[in-house]
Amino acid sequence: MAQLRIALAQTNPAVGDLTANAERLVAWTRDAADRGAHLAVFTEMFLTGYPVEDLVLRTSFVEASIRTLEETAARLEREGLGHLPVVVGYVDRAGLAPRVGQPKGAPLDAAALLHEGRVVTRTAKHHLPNYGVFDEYRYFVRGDRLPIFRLHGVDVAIAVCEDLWQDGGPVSVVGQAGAGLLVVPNASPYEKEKDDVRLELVARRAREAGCALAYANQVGGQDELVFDGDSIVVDASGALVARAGQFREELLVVDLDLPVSTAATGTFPYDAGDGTTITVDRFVVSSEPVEPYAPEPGVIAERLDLPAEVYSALVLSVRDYVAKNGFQSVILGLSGGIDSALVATIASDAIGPSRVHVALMPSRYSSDHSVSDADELVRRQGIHARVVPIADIVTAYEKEIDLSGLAAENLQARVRGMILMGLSNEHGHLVLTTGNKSELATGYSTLYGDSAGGFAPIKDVPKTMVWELARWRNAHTCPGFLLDAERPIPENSIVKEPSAELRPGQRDTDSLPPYEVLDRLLDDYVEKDMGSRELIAAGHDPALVARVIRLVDLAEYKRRQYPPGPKITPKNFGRDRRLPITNRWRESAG
Ligand SMILES: Nc1ncnc2c1ncn2[C@@H]1O[C@H](COP(=O)(O)OP(=O)(O)OC[C@H]2O[C@@H]([n+]3cccc(C(=O)O)c3)[C@H](O)[C@@H]2O)[C@@H](O)[C@H]1O
Ligand SMILES: Nc1ncnc2c1ncn2[C@@H]1O[C@H](COP(=O)(O)OP(=O)(O)OP(=O)(O)O)[C@@H](O)[C@H]1O
Ligand SMILES: NC(=O)CC[C@H](N)C(=O)O
Repeated sequence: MAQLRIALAQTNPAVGDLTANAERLVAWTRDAADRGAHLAVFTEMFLTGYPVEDLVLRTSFVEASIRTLEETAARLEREGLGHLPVVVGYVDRAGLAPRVGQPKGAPLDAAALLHEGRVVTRTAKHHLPNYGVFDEYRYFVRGDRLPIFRLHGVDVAIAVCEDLWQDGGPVSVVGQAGAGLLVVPNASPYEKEKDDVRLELVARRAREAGCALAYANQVGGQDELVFDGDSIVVDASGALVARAGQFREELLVVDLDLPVSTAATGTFPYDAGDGTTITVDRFVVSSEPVEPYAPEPGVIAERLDLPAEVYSALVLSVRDYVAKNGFQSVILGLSGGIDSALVATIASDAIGPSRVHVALMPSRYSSDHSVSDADELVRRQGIHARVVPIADIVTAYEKEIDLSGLAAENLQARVRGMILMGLSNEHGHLVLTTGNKSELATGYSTLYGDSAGGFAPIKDVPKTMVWELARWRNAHTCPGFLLDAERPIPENSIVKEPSAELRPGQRDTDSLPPYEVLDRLLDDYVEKDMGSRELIAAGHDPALVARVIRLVDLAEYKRRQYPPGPKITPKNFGRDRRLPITNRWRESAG
């Protein structure tokens, strides 16, 4: 057996900022070298950020990625770090026949080994995910090579992210070819409880490959995705050796005892077990095992429980959206209700209360408690507040244009939206939109009113979970949250009955079923895609099924115009669920 110290760089790249990502790679490699690592592993497409979407269709972007890779290899050598092999993800292109619109070879979701100033080898993801939020058939062609390099006597193989999630392909070839360690750069987005799925998957694949497995995952927010980190190292039996924290950057350094290999080097084709062939390139970086040293025990970070995990995802997502898009501050309408209270608290935790602005915009129908509950939140959190009464503005509209019923009610929400956008234009705040997933599902929001804004932090959070998160946050905090306040959300905002307050005495339950009932039904219809017969068979009330399905189907146009926000469930409104707006299919008629 031989010892090997590996460092997994669980870091937060910025999509499109290749220079900054390369800079970060050098800094983290220096850290890994200082900690005595023999190999540093970065995440999938780390140099470009992930996902880059249609940027990958531009030749200029692909060329910049390849150039950055090569320059980074040279720079590591210049800075005295060339001795430490680095595995990193980037975008390359295939030397294949060109595809239409891609004159210089189709893009590859690639990973390379850098050592002594050179790009020693390049490989690419074999299995391309093309479901849920992923569209990789649109962007990439599959890789068909598996590098296995001998490092201090140990054979180390490289596969990329989805290659772990599918049977056959690189993992089965690693099993046949007999490597001592499989390293896997990943960009695996968060959804609730996915960490349990990953651990089970990584352990199973290690057993199948018959070797230890080191899984390095990206961390950080990128539009509607948030990456939770959760990098994992298991031994050949699948037993957990080390695990990084969630939602934070971390260099996970692990000492492993791995089998020494004497296999012949060279290029060999293998049956990938999925109807394809993968060519293995076996070569030697160094064959001498390292001098024996005292290993450090593997660190296994404590897991967050469900509300802590979801809340942390929302905080990181808001923090990164604000920072990566160059905002200094945010603004939202604070109504005294629970949705805006939770969004304000997430924002305070993400960027600090001194950068959070709220507008209290009472109308003629606002209850006394809506203002006092909003005031109380402002006092507890120390955020910036201003009061902009809207009654006179609404009256001025009504003088000029005759609106009644719903049209008049919606005017209030629209006036508020206009005020927020005006304050955003004037002061450069990002407008946070406060709708939750239950409202988005049923279309319970006013277009160009409370649905106006730039980023929607809780759009994937069902209303029942909104209350759960508020209660959780009043009782807990986490390292890294920037709000230091006892019970930041007024209890009254949590316990009072939800109301849009667009007309006297209005309650959400006038138009919607109780949220406990609604959310269970929405979960089955939206997330599980059950049809109406299945929903009724699952015990949902037939009349309610018909009514809610109709609401959901008719609100597609509203969701398409809703701002982006973080995905935390297996199926978000956004990339995960794409339905036609113009659509005559009705479940009940089916
Ligand atoms: N297929 C389609 N494609 C494109 N646009 C379409 C469309 N169908 C209607 N539209 C447009 O949408 C308009 C109707 O939508 P919209 O103006 O939003 O109005 P609407 O959906 O009729 O009313 C808003 C609903 O949201 C509730 N609300 C409002 C504010 C806050 C809250 C809360 O508690 O969170 C709830 C309110 O009580 C009401 O039930 C139509 O007048 C039409 O212009
Ligand atoms: N009086 C108000 N002052 C400021 N903003 C308001 C006011 N009323 C509504 N809003 C804004 O419009 C959004 C929609 O709120 P509304 O009260 O209609 O329903 P809600 O979905 O129950 O939200 P909340 O729980 O935040 O009240 C609020 O989250 C808030 O951002
Ligand atoms: N980037 C990828 O290939 C990610 C796909 C994978 N199934 C995941 O969610 O982790």
